[in-house]
Order: sequence, then C-alpha cells, then structure tokens
Amino acid sequence: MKKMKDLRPIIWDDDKKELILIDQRKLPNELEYFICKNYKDVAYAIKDMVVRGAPAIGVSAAYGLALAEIRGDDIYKAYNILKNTRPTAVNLFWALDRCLKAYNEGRSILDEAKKIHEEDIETCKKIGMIGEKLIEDGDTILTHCNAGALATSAYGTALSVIRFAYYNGKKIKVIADETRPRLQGAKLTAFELNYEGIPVKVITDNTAGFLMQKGEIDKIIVGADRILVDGTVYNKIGTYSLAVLAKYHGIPFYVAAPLSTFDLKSSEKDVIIEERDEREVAYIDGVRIIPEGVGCYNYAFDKTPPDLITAIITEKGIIKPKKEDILKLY
Ligand SMILES: CSC[C@H]1O[C@H](OP(=O)(O)O)[C@H](O)[C@@H]1O
Repeated sequence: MKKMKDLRPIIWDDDKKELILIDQRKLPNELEYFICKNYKDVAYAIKDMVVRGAPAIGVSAAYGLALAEIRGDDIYKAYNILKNTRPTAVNLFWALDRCLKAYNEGRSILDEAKKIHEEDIETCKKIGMIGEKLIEDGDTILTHCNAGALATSAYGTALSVIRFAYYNGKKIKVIADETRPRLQGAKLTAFELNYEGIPVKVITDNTAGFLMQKGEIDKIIVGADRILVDGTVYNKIGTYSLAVLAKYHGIPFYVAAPLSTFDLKSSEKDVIIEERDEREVAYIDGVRIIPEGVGCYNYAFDKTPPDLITAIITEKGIIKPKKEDILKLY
C-alpha cells in the first residue's frame, strides 16, 4: 500500500528559534517558506493567510507567543496582537489561552506550543482513522475550502478522512469547490490531493448543486472553524449553502473537527464572522473584475445549523450535532 506523503505546513526550528511556514499564498505554483523570527511576523502570517485553517492558526499563534517569550517581548502585548489577527476560528484563542496559562504558572510557553503542535498531529490522524469508516468504496466526495494538511499540522480534518479512506484502499474520487474568493479549494485542496495521487477535480462553487442534482455526489465532508455546544458550525463561506443543498438532495453532510474547534461557552451572538478586505473579491490576480465604485461583501465564514449536519467526526468518535453528544466528548 502506498505511503502517505505527510505534508507539514508548520515547522519549528529549535536551533534558530524560528517558525517556518509554507507560504500558502504562493501555492500551487511556488513552494516557498515564510520565516517568522518574532511574534509580529506570526501575527502578519495569520492575518494575511500565509498560514490559515483553524488548527494551523492555533499552532502558529502558540509559537508566536513562544517567540515573544524567547525574545523578551511583552507577553501580554504579544498575546493581544496575536489574538486580534482573525476573529472566528476558536483554535486561535484556545491555543493562546493555553500558552498564557503556562506562562502565568511559570512554565515554558515554547514547551506548551510544542505540545499543542504534537497533539494537533495526533488528533488529525485519529480523525482520519475514525472518519474513514464512513466512506464507502466508489464514493465521490465533495469538499469545500481546504480542511487539509495545509489547514492543520498534518493530515487535515476533512482531508484526513479522505486520505485514510484512500490509503485503506477505497476507490474514491474527490470534487473540490474552488472556494472564492481566496480559492483554497482550487489552490490548496487540489494541490494536496494531486500531490498524494488522490483523484480530484475542481469545480466552481456554483457547480456543486448541479452535481448533487445529477446524483454525482455521494457524501460531503467539510472542516470547521468553530462549533458551538448546540452543534452550530462556523466554517468557510459557502458551507451553509452546501448543507442546504445536501439536505434537499438527501446527501450525508459531515463536519470533521478536533475538540480544539469546539466552543462550549459562546452563543451565536458572541461569534464574530470575519469580514475581509473587499479587494479579495473585487480583484483576481491583481486584475479588477468589478466596476470602480461598486462595493462587495467579503464574509470569510458562515454558520450552519445542526439540523443540516449528519454527523461531526472528532478524534474521540463520530457524534450527532447535539448538546448531549458534544458534552460527552469532555
Ligand atoms: C481544518 S479547519 C479549516 C477551515 O479553515 C478555513 O478557513 P481559512 O482558510 O479562511 O482559514 C476553512 O473554513 C476550513 O474549513
């Protein structure tokens, strides 16, 4: 059986005390690294999506706070700057709070960041091993955005399920929504799966419904950026539309996410859905596609209610998106 390629977008250089990130803005055409020498480099990398994806953002921010400790910077200032990079993915806050707690207890932030990094790798592996049981030989699976190795420390979440199904010998095909405006599906998911030799085709976001109507999609698996205790899922913009279409067509809709993406405290009114620069919508590769003077909406995420979700795949098992099931995870 073929060996997984084990793509790692986040590398801590313990000799130089630097954080090395694959610069995902340059994929798929160039494989370049972005070196973070201090916490401000990490904050920039998260905000400008050098590194993106809920778990990957959390791990990177943890190393960002470790860099502040190593360089003798004001830890609380670094914490606040890192915390304010992106508002929706809860892993960012979970990881920073875990590192700040270590610091306040007199423990090394770097050691805590390394633990968070290692845990993320193991967690994503378990999500794949558990979730692949839902995949049947011959399935065509639709996914949205990138919930792959490039969104985590390794393996991914939704793409970990796909990877493990493939490497366990299931003949699957993947359909990747391009995912406007930042095109994570076209540029990152297609890159990852093609790199591994997993059959993948890219579609425009508008094509997903038509393929469902034609009966060409067997399952849908996406990632998540925040899951509330009632099972509401915040994920890349367009996820909600897919979930409604899946319900209409009777197609199973799965969310794959680690426990670090669950937010048991917040309610919907507390969650900020990130709005990004309009220019991400108004321009493609530097060319303006919308008339001057015409504005855009650029919501980075949307919310999907639990009644549209078949199940949530976690490192502790597959659960229904219900409060009683979610609370049993802890
Ligand atoms: C494994 S979580 C990945 C999650 O994060 C992505 O958002 P972004 O690329 O803006 O960080 C997207 O919502 C993915 O599902």
